[in-house]
Amino acid sequence: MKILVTAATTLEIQPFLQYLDQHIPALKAAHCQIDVLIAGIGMMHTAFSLGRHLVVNKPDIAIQAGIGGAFRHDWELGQVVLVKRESLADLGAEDNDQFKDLFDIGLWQPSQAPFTGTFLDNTFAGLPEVPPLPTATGITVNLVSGSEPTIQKLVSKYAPDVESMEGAAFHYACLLEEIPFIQLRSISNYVEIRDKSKWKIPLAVKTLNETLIKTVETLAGI
Ligand SMILES: O=C(O)c1cccc(C(=O)CC[C@H]2O[C@@H](n3cnc4c(=O)[nH]cnc43)[C@H](O)[C@@H]2O)c1
Repeated sequence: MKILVTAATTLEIQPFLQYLDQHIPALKAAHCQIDVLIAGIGMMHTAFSLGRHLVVNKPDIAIQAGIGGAFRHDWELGQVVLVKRESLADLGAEDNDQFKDLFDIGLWQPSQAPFTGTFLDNTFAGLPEVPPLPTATGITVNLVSGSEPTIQKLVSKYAPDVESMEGAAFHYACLLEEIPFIQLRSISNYVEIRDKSKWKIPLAVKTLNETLIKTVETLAGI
């Protein structure tokens, strides 16, 4: 089994990289090869890095592991979720105080490949959900949401659970290349007016990596 693990930054998967250093023999014995791709922050970096990688390396499964913001306050910081659905939530046009995405203004058509309607859904059946995780609807943005009017508009338009800067690009590339995929997001902060003192990045990285290691071990059968 060939697994691609991708993240925006090294920081997010540092504990996993240490785990890999120590467990290469066990993974090799289980005929499991792991490629790691640090793709960079944001959709542009993710799409380019992944596209370039996937031209020459076809994994059996790709995992994106990252931190993200939560709209849902009933999820605790450090909770890891499985993102099943993505939207690009700031690509479009402003019409006075309204945001219209590319479907709204007719530049994209619903269900054009690889969209399901207007969503980038994880349509691969039979993926392992180990350990069992809450599933989430994600939005991906270039501009991290940090004002009440923006948050209200996003909630009423997309009903998102979580926000990242890379998820949609990952879904897009994997869907087009027909590679089964898993997006793991660990909640580092709530989506609210920016207050970095409330963020729990070390906790989110810890729980993200615990889940990532368990997922890889399950896939490898070790
Ligand atoms: O300093 C800031 O204002 C700031 C805002 C968002 C993210 C950061 C980072 O240092 C991490 C970038 C990384 O984290 C993901 N992320 C985490 N929380 C959010 C969020 O609330 N909305 C969108 N993205 C988020 C993102 O995917 C980046 O890869 C600093």
